Amino acid sequence: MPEEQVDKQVVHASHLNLFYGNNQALFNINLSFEKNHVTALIGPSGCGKSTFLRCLNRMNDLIEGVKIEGNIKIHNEDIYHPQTDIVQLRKNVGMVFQRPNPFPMTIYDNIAYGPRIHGLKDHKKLDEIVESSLQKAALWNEVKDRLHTPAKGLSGGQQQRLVIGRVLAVEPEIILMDEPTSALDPISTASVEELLQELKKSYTVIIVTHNMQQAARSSDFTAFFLNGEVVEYGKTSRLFTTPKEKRTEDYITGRFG
Ligand SMILES: Nc1ncnc2c1ncn2[C@@H]1O[C@H](COP(=O)(O)OP(=O)(O)OP(=O)(O)O)[C@@H](O)[C@H]1O
Repeated sequence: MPEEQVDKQVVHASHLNLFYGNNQALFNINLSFEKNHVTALIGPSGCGKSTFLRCLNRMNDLIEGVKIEGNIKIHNEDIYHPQTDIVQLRKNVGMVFQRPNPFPMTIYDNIAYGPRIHGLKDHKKLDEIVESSLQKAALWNEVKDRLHTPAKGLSGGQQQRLVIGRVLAVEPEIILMDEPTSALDPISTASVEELLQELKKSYTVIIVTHNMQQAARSSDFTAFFLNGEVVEYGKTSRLFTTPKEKRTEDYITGRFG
């Protein structure tokens, strides 16, 4: 077994190329992601990290002119197969964005939104889901007395944990995070990083970050992207201490990017 492979891999990208019209943004990406671990995607601006992340739940389908070659499998199922149920895929592969984006409704309704969309009407069940999702997102104690107040009244850090709770409410298996703390202050950032360590016990987490300390602190594996390619992938502890590639070393020591 290769050094880097320690557990069950749930997501496999093979020979993935992506084009925006005539511009190729991803070049032959081959990456697999370990269940119940955090993997960080790092690299300079514009190198394709977000584009790649969006491939994993087919968010790029929404962008006109995108062409994808190669394949992505989750549990051996090709997610680009014509018969893939995209609603189901996005339920299984949740996404958290850079700016917290709670819906303009109450805290309770933000969490209940997904389960309701999927047909759940039972009030008692919804109450349970709201509580357990907010517990898992480490927000319950802060909001349990004001569940029926607007979500927009929460601080930025609380809003981001609310959004994470909203993702958890539909019971995903994989959580994608695109720079989830870049709009947050250091204390809120620390609480989201702490939460990552809890989340990975139950979920597979893939996070794009510009913050090298965050990748080093919070992830088990790291993939270094440059100009649409993966230059190096490996255990975070190894990649940050003894990178195999000169370009990785230059990036993590701040020589470029
Ligand atoms: N919707 C789009 N249409 C056309 N080109 C795009 C689109 N989104 C991204 N690109 C291009 O694809 C390349 C990769 O961009 P991407 O946003 O994936 O990089 P990134 O590494 O996530 O950057 P950042 O760290 O700044 O978010 C860039 O050249 C970008 O201009």
